[in-house]
Amino acid sequence: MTQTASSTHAATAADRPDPAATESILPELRTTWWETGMRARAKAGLFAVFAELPGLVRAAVRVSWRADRTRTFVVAATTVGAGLMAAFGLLATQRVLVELFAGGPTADKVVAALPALAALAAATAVRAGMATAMGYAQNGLTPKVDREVERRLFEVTTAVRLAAFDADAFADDMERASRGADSTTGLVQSSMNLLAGLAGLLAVAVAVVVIHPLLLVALLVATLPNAWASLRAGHLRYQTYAAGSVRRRRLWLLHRLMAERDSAPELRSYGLRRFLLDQYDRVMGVETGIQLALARRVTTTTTVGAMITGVATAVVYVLLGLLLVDGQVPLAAAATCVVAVQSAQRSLAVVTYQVDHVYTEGQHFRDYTGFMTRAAAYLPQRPKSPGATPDGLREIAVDAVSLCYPERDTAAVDGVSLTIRAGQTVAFVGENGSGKSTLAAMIANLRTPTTGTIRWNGRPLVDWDADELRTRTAVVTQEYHKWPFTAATNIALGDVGTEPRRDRIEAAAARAAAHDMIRELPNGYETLLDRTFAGGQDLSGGQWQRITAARGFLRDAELLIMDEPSSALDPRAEEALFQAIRDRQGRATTILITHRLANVRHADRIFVLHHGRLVEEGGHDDLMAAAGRYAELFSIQAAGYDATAGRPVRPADGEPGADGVLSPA
Ligand SMILES: Nc1ncnc2c1ncn2[C@@H]1O[C@H](COP(=O)(O)OP(=O)(O)OP(=O)(O)O)[C@@H](O)[C@H]1O
Repeated sequence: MTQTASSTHAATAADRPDPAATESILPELRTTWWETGMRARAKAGLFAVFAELPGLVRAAVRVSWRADRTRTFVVAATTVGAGLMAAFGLLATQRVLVELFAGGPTADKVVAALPALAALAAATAVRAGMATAMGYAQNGLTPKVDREVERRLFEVTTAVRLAAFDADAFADDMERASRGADSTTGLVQSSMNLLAGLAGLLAVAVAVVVIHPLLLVALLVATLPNAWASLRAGHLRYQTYAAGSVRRRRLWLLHRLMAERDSAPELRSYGLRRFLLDQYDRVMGVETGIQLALARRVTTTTTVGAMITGVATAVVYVLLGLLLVDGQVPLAAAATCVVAVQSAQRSLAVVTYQVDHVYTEGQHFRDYTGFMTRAAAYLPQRPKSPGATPDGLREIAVDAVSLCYPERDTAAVDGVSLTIRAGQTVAFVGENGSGKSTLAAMIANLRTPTTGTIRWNGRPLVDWDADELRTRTAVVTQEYHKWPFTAATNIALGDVGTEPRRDRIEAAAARAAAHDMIRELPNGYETLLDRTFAGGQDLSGGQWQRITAARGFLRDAELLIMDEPSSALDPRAEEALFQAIRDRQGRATTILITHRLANVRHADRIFVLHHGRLVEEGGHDDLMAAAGRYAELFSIQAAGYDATAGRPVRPADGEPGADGVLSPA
């Protein structure tokens, strides 16, 4: 009862946080000048944007053509054919009316109208047949085109360098590109419908001109305001959409945070329900406001268009009446003209609707093509000559390497030079944020240094074949991903290039102390590690870390980089893992990043980073004797294992190191 009361309470307006406070939490949700649209429209005017459309339509048709030539041709031919048949039908209708309004006996008039009636029936039948063929071809074409564009998008998103994900608004662009990918078929189809509509419109225009040229002007006056209003409304809608990317992603995140399993425990333990609902209300408040403003502007625009059209249509009919009274137009022609005006308005409504579609879908498709162009700049550079196949690792040389992340004032890694020889186990040590993972990512060829060079056997990494380098390197990252596959597949992902043999998978699991744990799962190695599927299981943090380490061991790579592989392991698993790492010593090369300094004592060389700079290097004993930063960190940690230990070493004070006394081993 109390709980119900409190949950009801949670939703009351009185509880909502001060908007200004929320604004400070989510400044990106403020309605910015971009969203008010004024400058945005100035930047991308309606007509300027139209200039791009032919190019976009061509690009979309090319995609469709690549996906399925036959179907693309059938859709194009039947759409335009159906449009022509509609125009032909209209001309036949006129002919029928002319015959029926002519003088003479009714029977003769009907007989005279029969050929035109037959033509009308044939045009209608052919049009219906074409529409059926078009629908059939279209149904087969849509999934093929969707697949073509979406696959290309994923080919790019999975290939771009990691730096792309740090680039400004890259994720927003990607979100809009996914929507844009869905627009390809829409763009192709509406472009063809537009062609068909234009054919119909042309037929009406010809029919009207034949009656009286002045009527064509009147017809344009009666139809253009609506066309303008419709295009303008489409433009407004697209701009609102384009400006709402951050908000949509934020909403999507909130949906996930409030509904998904991963966030459920923390949401409850910190009582985040109200906080998140408030965030949701805040985002939706902004969204609703923007949609209402849009609806107001769209309604105003279309109403003005409709009013002008109404007045202009009345003027056309008055003009027609005057011509009729004046004897300049016979009655049959006047009747045909009324039909033609109505047909023209219908045709123009179709054309306008299709232009609006082409425009809107074109804008979305432009997001897709724009993103693909932007992302292409982040694709790994192809070496001028084909990369050489690296020979067995002898030495990695890091030479004056720095990396500065975008929007950061200081370098994450700053002028680091070091050498790692084959067979060595080296450790990168330092406080949080000192640049260890960044340096390791550059050595693993996952990130490119801003300045400086990393060499594999004396040759810069860029000169080697990147795929070959990757197969010789295994990386266990600190922020590992829980892949939603079986335990066996989770380990096999460490070497997707080869047959996932069970004995190799089990051997790798054993080295990471994961074998027994996996065997105890309900389906052993075939247990699906995703609780969101029926029969799926989840693991503890330490159990996941064992699986991740097993993935790294699977290939027994020449170079293994392990970034914080034991942060969640129990002492026994940790010891087993480090034993497996020690087993590589002298045989293969390992870079180890860990804050558990007891585990780096055996390293051949320890590199100490501080604020991105390499401040110390050497073996454990040398570094302890030097009583520098490493000795300080080691002693602080060791003190926790020995209650009798003295205060930690403080090199600044010039106090001696505590090695030996405080050893946690
Ligand atoms: N993608 C990124 N974009 C911007 N800055 C980043 C990014 N990744 C890391 N940084 C910054 O670079 C610096 C070095 O980070 P790095 O992850 O290399 O440190 P670390 O020594 O591995 O830290 P830890 O011990 O906490 O794992 C930090 O100041 C961090 O905030």
